Amino acid sequence: MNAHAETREGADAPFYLPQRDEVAVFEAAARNDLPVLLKGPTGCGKTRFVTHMAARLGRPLYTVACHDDLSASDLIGRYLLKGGETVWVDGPLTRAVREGAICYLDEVVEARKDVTVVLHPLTDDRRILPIDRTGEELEAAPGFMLVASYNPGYQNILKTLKPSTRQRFVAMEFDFPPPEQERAIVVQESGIDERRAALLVRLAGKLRALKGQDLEEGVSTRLVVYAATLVAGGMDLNRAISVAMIEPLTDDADIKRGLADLVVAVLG
Ligand SMILES: Nc1ncnc2c1ncn2[C@@H]1O[C@H](COP(=O)(O)OP(=O)(O)OP(=O)(O)O)[C@@H](O)[C@H]1O
Repeated sequence: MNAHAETREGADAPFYLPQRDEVAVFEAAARNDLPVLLKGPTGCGKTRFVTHMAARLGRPLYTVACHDDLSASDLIGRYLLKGGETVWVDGPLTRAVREGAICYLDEVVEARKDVTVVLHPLTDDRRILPIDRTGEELEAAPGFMLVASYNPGYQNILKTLKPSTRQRFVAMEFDFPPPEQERAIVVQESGIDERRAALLVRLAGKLRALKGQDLEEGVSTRLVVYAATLVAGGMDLNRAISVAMIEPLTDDADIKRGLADLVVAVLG
């Protein structure tokens, strides 16, 4: 089970550079007990945003990376054998409901269908979590908030949320930051100089223009930060671009050659 909890109360909020009014929208949703859905490509800042907001609001955060094996019990909890006794162990969603925390379901479309059913009574004004196994019906503690994200891109054409699920969330669309902001993020995250950050960001823009033709998904801000981190640590610029911004995008030798040509054109 791929879940971890972090209690961030009192902790400094991690760096997040806002793109639009997402901070205000999230705060308004939090004030009014509304669940939030973040849509956008991989590595564009959704998780960082949620971590930042949890710290800002002083609420603990439970993050669950959803996958196609994730079941309702992984979220809610299960009976486990401990020292010869059977004990109930809360899952991350139940813990968040009890503690008034934020529960963040990353890539929620990957989760099995029985998971979305669990979310329904939690995401309307009932705010309850029925736990069939224990017979409990938990009322969400003040502060509980459900946040989910998904990537509506190419590979998810067949995987999407049912209207009855998606129409329970306030939703915001995220995308890669505009060049100037992405440069600031890359500098901040990696410690690289402005000039080379600008170069990497310009290259990322060119690579993103190939999305849909040659590439399934444009290069993420995460990968640009990786490349910059390697360069800041002393790696040759071309090598860092190759391992962090080209190889992760495709396995196709022809496409890779095309991308390498693009790099030469951008770097001059
Ligand atoms: N607005 C931003 N402010 C600060 N850092 C950002 C921002 N956008 C992107 N980043 C950087 O990009 C990295 C990847 O972002 P993040 O992990 O939030 O992606 P994501 O959208 O949640 O991706 P996934 O859907 O794959 O989980 C972050 O670790 C951070 O370095």
